[in-house]
Amino acid sequence: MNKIMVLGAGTMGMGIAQVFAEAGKTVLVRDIADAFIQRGEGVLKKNLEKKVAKGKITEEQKNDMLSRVSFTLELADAKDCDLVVEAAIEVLDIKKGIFKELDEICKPETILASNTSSISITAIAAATKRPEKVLGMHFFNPAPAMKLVEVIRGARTNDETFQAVYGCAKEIGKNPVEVGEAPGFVVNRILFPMINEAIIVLENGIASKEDIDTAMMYGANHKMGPLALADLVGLDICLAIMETIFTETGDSKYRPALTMKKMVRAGLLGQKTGEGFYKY
Ligand SMILES: CC(=O)CC(=O)SCCNC(=O)CCNC(=O)[C@H](O)C(C)(C)COP(=O)(O)OP(=O)(O)OC[C@H]1O[C@@H](n2cnc3c(N)ncnc32)[C@H](O)[C@@H]1OP(=O)(O)O
Ligand SMILES: NC(=O)C1=CN([C@@H]2O[C@H](COP(=O)(O)OP(=O)(O)OC[C@H]3O[C@@H](n4cnc5c(N)ncnc54)[C@H](O)[C@@H]3O)[C@@H](O)[C@H]2O)C=CC1
Repeated sequence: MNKIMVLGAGTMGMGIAQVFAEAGKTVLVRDIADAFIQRGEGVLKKNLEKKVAKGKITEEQKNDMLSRVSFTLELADAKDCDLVVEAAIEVLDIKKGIFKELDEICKPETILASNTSSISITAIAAATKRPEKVLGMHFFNPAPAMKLVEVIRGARTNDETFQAVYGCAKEIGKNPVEVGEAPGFVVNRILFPMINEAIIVLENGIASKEDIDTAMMYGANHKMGPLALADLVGLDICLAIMETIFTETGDSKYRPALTMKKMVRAGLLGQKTGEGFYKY
């Protein structure tokens, strides 16, 4: 797989584009407005410049990577891509609309992957006439630094598609794991109830946000505390994950914390909006 389209120039889309570019692939990033593309392109340049400054890559390698990443507003440009990785917003109907269009645009052999955090791959695939070529390729944030990719089979994903993406994840330097479809898959099913619980601990006045984060960093050896991690992921994504797990299982233990809902309504989404539990 040499030519990859990434849908969404947001937090994940740009990280995923960087990973593919670093692995020598040609990447086309699509977003829906020029402002998002400008922002995404700026983030990519800054990240690669940091790597040059740290001596991890040369100026020449940076320029080579940048020359292989281009941007477009047209979904129709997916027509000659071998793999599409969708990293648009975490809303089932939006994802279904995107996959339906992609199915009409892409060549028959193109694999359509979603980076969804929790949504059913089977439901997304059902919007296409090629459900056997649809699966989850779930990267973790920040994608260039995190080694895991969950490769998720929908009910109708075939083995050839699964093996191609599993192999591709290895080729780009990640550690893939095979995951069967379930709300939240593996990591998020375990991680987000923990983040949700941290928010409830804060709501209950048991400790301050700083002390909750310090407790989990030094008491459980986590790299970041759960509230800082929620800010990194985005409160809107955290809420979407908890709502999917809660709705799909019907189990009240997954009910999203009210504070999380309130913060999303107020636009306090974390790092991407400049304020969440902390200010940025
Ligand atoms: C929501 C979902 O569906 C699933 C998810 O993603 S859940 C969230 C999963 N992510 C986590 O749990 C992240 C936990 N935090 C961490 O691992 C670390 O704190 C961190 C990687 C974010 C930062 O690590 P750190 O050691 O404190 O900082 P730093 O030394 O600056 O960064 C380490 C590396 O990550 C890279 N990095 C950090 N932030 C980055 C970013 N936003 N974009 C690209 N690369 C980044 C750095 O460039 C650095 O790379 P090198 O080793 O090549 O120099
Ligand atoms: N934030 C995180 O930590 C992680 C998020 N994810 C998943 O990745 C996806 C993207 O999340 P983020 O990057 O955090 O969101 P984000 O909000 O940072 O970026 C989403 C981008 O998609 C664009 N977009 C919206 N509709 C589009 C369309 N039809 N075509 C192309 N682009 C479109 C938006 O304009 C925006 O730039 C979601 O499904 C999320 O659940 C997965 C792993 C980690």
